[in-house]
Amino acid sequence: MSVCTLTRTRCCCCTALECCSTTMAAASLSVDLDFTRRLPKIELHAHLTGSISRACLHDIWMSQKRQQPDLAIEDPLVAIPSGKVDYDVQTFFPLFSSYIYKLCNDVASIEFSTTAVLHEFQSDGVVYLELRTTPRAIAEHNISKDDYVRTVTHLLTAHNEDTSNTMRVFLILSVDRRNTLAEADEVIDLAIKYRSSGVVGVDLCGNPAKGDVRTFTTAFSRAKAVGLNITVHFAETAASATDQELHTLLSWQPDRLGHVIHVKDEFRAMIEARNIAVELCLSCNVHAKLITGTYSDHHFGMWRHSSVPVVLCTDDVGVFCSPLSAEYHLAATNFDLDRRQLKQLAERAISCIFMGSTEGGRLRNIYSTWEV
Ligand SMILES: CNc1ncnc2c1ncn2[C@@H]1O[C@H](COP(=O)(O)O)[C@@H](O)[C@H]1O
Repeated sequence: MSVCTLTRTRCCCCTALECCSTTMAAASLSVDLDFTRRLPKIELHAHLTGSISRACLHDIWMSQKRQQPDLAIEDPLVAIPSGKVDYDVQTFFPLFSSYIYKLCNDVASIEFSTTAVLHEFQSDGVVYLELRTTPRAIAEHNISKDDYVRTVTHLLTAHNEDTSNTMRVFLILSVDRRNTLAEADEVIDLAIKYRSSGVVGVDLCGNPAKGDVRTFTTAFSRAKAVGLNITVHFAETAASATDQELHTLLSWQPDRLGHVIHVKDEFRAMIEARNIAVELCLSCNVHAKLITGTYSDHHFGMWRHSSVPVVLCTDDVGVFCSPLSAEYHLAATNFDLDRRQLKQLAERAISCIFMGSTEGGRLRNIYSTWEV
């Protein structure tokens, strides 16, 4: 093994200079959207309902309108105008509770939208997806939370069993901050029940202005005790970043943290000491004004120099309209990353997946043969 004088990196696969010059030539090629689409990507923080495109919501609306001409729900293309992405904490959460959940409220619309979401992630070059969703009971259609989870897991299993698909997908069940402890326990029970059908972990999400996370400590402790993986929305707003809240969330021993915006040095140090992976969502944080400033001010710039794995994610591509390939492109242009660095960023996410060794092996194979 020798040290290349150009990059001062070690080459382990061939004659030092040749290897480095090839790598450098590839790295110096510009990063464009064609490259970031082709790049195999791992998506670990995507909310199912937030990932439904406007076009898909419109198709659902059209189909419902045909069946019920007096349908009292506005056309999604009017309710969520094309190009509108400036949803902030006040307007974002009601979009689901007051609108999208009313539209996607039967088995047909859940199946149609979930299938479309899987197709869109795969078409964008995602090779491994952990989709998350909050179990939802829909009384008017006689759908229980169990029915909802079963419906989604069936679709995911069918997707994974189709060998023509290049992406594998697994499910994380979300507890909403507005839930009671009994409701959170129900989510954990469902995660346990559907583990053999592809549920790999549990999440805490929802409006960061609501709820007291201490309510859920016993539920998440139970999830941990049975070996479910845990990811939580962490310090998304100043209100959800009190010392008490962050200590409570860390006491659940989460495997990954989402957003991680308002963290003091003390918490940064704890996250690094425990090597907890961070799921960062550039466009969501900029459009929703969860950060001050723009892309180049995003805390990705800080975390990427830390020791913890950093995973770029979309959060809600249906709302913020930036697919994962666009997020990689934004990272490249705002933080001056070349092709080789983007590949390393994408590949590092393998160490953070909840599905474990079989998938890890498949993903390592994909990256080992993929040339920048
Ligand atoms: C801005 N970032 C975010 N922060 C917190 N929670 C979020 C979120 N984005 C989405 N959700 C949560 O995911 C639900 C929609 O998907 P599912 O119905 O679960 O598939 C939203 O109602 C919200 O609770």
